[in-house]
Amino acid sequence: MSKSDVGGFGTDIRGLGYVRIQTNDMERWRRFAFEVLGFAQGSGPEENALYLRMDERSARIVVVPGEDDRVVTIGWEVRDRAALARVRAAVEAAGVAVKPLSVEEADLRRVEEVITFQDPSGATLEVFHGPVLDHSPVVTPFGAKFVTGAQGLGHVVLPVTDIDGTFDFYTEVLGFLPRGAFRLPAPPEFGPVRLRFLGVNQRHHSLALIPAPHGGAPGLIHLMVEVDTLDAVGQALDRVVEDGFSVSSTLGRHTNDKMVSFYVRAPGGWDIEFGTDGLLVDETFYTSEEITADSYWGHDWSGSEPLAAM
Ligand SMILES: Cc1ccc(O)c(O)c1CC[C@@H]1C(=O)CC[C@]2(C)C(=O)CC[C@@H]12
Ligand SMILES: [Fe+2]
Repeated sequence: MSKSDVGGFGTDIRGLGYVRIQTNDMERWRRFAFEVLGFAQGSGPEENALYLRMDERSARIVVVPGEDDRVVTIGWEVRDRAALARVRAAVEAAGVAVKPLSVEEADLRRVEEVITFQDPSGATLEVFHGPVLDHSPVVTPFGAKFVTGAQGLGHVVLPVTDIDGTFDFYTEVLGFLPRGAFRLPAPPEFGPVRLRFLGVNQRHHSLALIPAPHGGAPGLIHLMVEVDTLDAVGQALDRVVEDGFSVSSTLGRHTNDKMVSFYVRAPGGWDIEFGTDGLLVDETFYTSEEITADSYWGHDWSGSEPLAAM
């Protein structure tokens, strides 16, 4: 265990720090982010980018224009420079090439220092320390407050072709903690097919891996963000329906992280999960369990359009 392991989580990664997304429909994304979901307008150096603000960071989600719709990079936060050096050494020792980004590139991301590499499924990861804060008030258009802080900005669910190799990389190299699984319905000849959850802080999962036939665009199944009240979730769902965005899953409560959430199709063929009331894991007493239903109630996926990743 590293000396910065104050929380006893056994990993240098502290949370999901930022996500960068590319879209070919910036106007629809602008409307989705600010008029429907209710993110605050953030700021940043790229003129054409959308900066979605959730807290005292200038942006947690950055949306940039591009040819197709996909996730560009997933940013994982560490405590400090020493922790970043340890992560770099571990990744290199695993035989994965690490590229330190320049001071200019770190500035663009509003962080002090950042490295990049690919996970075994080909997702581009960045690990950084020293995010620059924006102390101006966080003014969300409908008054929602996002739950971030020590839990990071939420969770990402990635489609992976080699789930065992990818899971081993996140747990053994990056130090993510297994936080249980969900066995997906599959024909017996496939053997057990499991969706796996991984955590790095008190949020039940910051990452989940879903076995998918192929990787590629958009490289993301869903991104979960959490607000502090059920009313904020319900009001967001009302706006989603009113504005004609596609509800992928109705409201429901998950059995593992106890989150009450709905899923909405983002421009680009993946989902935003919008939830509240997530469990705070106490790692002292936690053991990794397998759930046999995704939800206690709700979460009807029957109206979902096919995921681009599947
Ligand atoms: C089971 C579960 C617990 C907590 C979560 O945050 C969460 O996203 C999920 C996954 C929900 C859902 C599922 O269980 C079956 C396979 C699904 C439909 C997907 O392909 C994406 C979401 C998945
Ligand atoms: Fe989720």
